[in-house]
Amino acid sequence: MGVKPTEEQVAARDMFLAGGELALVAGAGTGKTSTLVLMAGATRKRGLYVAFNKAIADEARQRFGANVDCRTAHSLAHRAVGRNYQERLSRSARLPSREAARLLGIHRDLWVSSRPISCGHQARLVMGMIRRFCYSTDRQLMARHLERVNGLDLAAQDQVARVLLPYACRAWDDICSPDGKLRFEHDHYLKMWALTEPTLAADFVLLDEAQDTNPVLEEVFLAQSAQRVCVGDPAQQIYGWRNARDVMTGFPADHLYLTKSFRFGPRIARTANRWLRHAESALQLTGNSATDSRVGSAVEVDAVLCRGNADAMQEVLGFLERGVPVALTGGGGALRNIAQAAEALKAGRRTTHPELFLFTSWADVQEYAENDTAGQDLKAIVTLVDTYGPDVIMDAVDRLTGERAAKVTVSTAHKAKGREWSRVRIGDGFAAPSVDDDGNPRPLRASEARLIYVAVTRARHHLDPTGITWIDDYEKATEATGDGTVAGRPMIEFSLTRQLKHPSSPMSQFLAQHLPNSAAVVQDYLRWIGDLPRPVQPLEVKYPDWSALGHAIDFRLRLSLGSPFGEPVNIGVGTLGSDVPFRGAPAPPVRDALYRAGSDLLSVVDSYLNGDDGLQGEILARLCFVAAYYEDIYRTGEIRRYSMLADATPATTLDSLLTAVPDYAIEDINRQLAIAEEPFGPFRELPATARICGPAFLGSQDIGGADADFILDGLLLDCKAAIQPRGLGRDEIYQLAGYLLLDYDDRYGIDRVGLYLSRQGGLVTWSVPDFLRRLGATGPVGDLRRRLREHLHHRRGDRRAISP
Ligand SMILES: Nc1ncnc2c1ncn2[C@@H]1O[C@H](COP(=O)(O)OP(=O)(O)OP(=O)(O)O)[C@@H](O)[C@H]1O
Repeated sequence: MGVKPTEEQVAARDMFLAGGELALVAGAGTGKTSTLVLMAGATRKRGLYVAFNKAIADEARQRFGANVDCRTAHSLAHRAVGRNYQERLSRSARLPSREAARLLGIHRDLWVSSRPISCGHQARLVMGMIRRFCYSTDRQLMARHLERVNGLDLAAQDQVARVLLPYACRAWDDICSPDGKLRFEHDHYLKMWALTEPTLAADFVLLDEAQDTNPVLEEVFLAQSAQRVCVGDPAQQIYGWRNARDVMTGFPADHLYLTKSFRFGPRIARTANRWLRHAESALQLTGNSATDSRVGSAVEVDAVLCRGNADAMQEVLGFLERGVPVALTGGGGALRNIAQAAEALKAGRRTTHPELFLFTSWADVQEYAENDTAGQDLKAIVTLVDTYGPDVIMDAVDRLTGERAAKVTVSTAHKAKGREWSRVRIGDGFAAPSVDDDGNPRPLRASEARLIYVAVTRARHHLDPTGITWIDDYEKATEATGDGTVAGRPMIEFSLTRQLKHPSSPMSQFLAQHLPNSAAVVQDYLRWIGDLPRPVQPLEVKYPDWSALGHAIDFRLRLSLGSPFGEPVNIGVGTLGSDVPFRGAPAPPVRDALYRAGSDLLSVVDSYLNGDDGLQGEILARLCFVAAYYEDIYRTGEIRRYSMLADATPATTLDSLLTAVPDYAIEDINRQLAIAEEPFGPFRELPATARICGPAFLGSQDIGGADADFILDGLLLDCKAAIQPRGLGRDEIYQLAGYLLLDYDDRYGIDRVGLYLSRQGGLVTWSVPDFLRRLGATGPVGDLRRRLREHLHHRRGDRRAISP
């Protein structure tokens, strides 16, 4: 390193030399590669640097010493596995999809919702399933690997997925065979390599851009016994692309920070920091005082960064009108394809565009986009075409200039990642959050703030923030509600889990202050779940109702312990029997029918628990699944669009609801119950008084409720039906801590706390003293309970004092 390393860079090197694993959080422009070179240059051990792409690996090779092998994940996989397929790779010209269909044995159009999917398109969807499988850590192909098919409702997509799954399995067999015939891609051997659970030949492994890691690589990296270092910037995670995942945040090791940016001066750093705060990042950057940087409107810029294609097109048209040579990052090919497809549909012709092939007219696309909740990409396409028209778009694309010759480059923020320009303007497409019924701004989403953080940190000397000046008003408005309310509602009235989503809520503040070390427990938990078996999960359904399944298994476990469903279900049923208005409330006759069905449900469960009725496992699973939708009314205050109760009629009965429970749900609940047999067996032996389901705490009434799952002989247990238990963390740990402390009067004698992972059959527990010690508790449990009670009473008093 030619320059003097900063203290943070030296600290990273020293920790590395001491043999520690670490997550190096490196803000934009903070000299990430220089730091890795500094670390690796201080040892003679053999290292492996895993780069994001080939260009970065090639450049790194010039900078690292001879002890470090610089590779991409694909090149590692190629050396190990891919070269056996070299012959297939090199002759892997695009295989026409009709030919792929023939090889797969797809001979007939598939009709769904009165639309035909041709053999060629079916083959394309099958190869798409393979692609999604290859970007996952799944061990087998499943229905949900089918990508979204625009133009079909959820049930129809499910049907397509079911039909195509066997073909996808056949396709994967072909791909894995050395003399297979289907197109062979680089991601295929990457997946095959990962399935061999490889050991990387190195004493230490440096994983770059770890905030955006392919899940396949993540799994390989995490399984290594070599010293592991991951580096990147979680605040720059903006791609859900290829299921990319953030390895850094939950990485069980010390986290060190690089905060001095060499790219820009203090003014741009200040703007970046503002967005980092909204992105919920703890990172704050210091600018380089040697670099002059300005923030303010600029007459001329080198780049304009936009939110999406539609506002990028508006910028391009503006420059063309003024005769300024303009480039678009990534070129105009994708826009041209959209415009051509739209033109065809408008003229009543079909198109082969992968997002639009099922539609027969442009009006059809517009209607689908309008009524569809998940199709954000499709909405963006419709806005673009409807705003400018296909002709204008194609004409603009024809008049684009290459980046070298252009005077200005227009880019989406996504495509600007990893790049920098001297003068950057932020375009108008980044809209301020909308306001709610009371005129309060809805919260700015952290993912949106991350995108804007990436955009503003592309500027070296001059940042023109014209498109995002609304942040001033937003901050003023949210400061005004910084008195402990969200959208006019005091946060103290939120339930425990909802409070934990807001760092400034009374529960979050108390826990952060008195049990500051949640990361230590999370790390302990992550270490522990490393050896769990793969999750039980529905394989043949594209859109399982995860929320209902999660609650249903909780209910099923309660029944197995001899307990009823609990208050929230009763309240859900009671709400239907009342006149209280709520969102999605059905017409009175339907409401009556649902109320009767719900009351019957509760009576059936009561007689079962009294031993009057010996119900079979299948019926019990159905009852639990239906109960989950009644409980959902209590949790959300509405009947949601996808609730099975939303389809009710005046003729609905408990029997008709039970019959409508899908087979996959019964199977899933029963499989989870089967793996709970061993861990839950001992709990069933406990005397009834030691088995408490759905306990209510004295402190629950000081907030808007806190519904724990179980207390079993002093063990407070929360049941989680997560597929990816790595996704659990601080909130779940604080949830346990919250329940523990809300038991003000020690009514339940809680002496252990834990999580039960129902899809893996895993039970992780801590004794209360150990749990509190790891959390860095500021006092013994009795003391904390007393202080929490005072804190909540004080906050309630504050509310009363300011309420009229
Ligand atoms: N301690 C330092 N003092 C002065 N300049 C430094 C220091 N560390 C790094 N730099 C400079 O910062 C610039 C970026 O460094 P580097 O190439 O290591 O970053 P990178 O890996 O491209 O990623 P990023 O810039 O996003 O952190 C380079 O010009 C480098 O010389």
